[in-house]
Amino acid sequence: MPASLLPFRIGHGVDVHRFGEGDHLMLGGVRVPHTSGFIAHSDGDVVLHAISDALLGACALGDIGHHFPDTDVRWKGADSRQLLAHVATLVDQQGYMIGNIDATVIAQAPKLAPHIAAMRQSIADTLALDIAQVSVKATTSERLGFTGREEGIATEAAVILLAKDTAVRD
Ligand SMILES: Nc1ccn([C@@H]2O[C@H](COP(=O)(O)O)[C@@H](O)[C@H]2O)c(=O)n1
Ligand SMILES: C[C@@]1(CO)OP(=O)(O)OP(=O)(O)OC[C@H]1O
Repeated sequence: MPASLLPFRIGHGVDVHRFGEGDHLMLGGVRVPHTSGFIAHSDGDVVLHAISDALLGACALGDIGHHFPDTDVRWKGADSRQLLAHVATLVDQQGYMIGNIDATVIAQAPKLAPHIAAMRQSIADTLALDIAQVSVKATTSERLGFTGREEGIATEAAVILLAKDTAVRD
């Protein structure tokens, strides 16, 4: 079957950012107070970067480093919601709509539970989805590894895309 006819496409993305100076983190488009910031070319939003990579991966369109090189001053300090929104237009141009997203943030700190609902809503708003299509979860790594040592945060994301011309509409 030609790729253009695939009824579903699955994508997976991973991103990591190291902590540096600062007093907040951008996670899922939400400002989360913290004792560190992220070292990054953009705002360092690992959640939105992992989701962007999952969407690009589902379409076999490369990764965000390819679309938004960290050598390009246009992305210096960029709001990652802007990058994610652009990725969504690429998905649309490929003939697909987003079915659902599931992201897991791996962070020893800060405590993310109070921010999860706002992250889901922010992602849904950026992608014009219903919040029920967007899952964000958090886990520690039980103090193991670089996340456990609080050197940074990682996120993994999975997405499924549905071909627009075969999607069931009500
Ligand atoms: N940064 C984090 C990490 C985890 N949580 C929540 O704590 C619960 C227990 O986490 P485990 O590492 O033991 O799986 C879990 O419900 C997480 O949602 C958090 O809020 N912030
Ligand atoms: C988002 C981009 C672009 O500003 O930079 P960073 O914020 O450093 O993020 P990363 O996930 O390392 O790679 C993608 C980049 O090119």
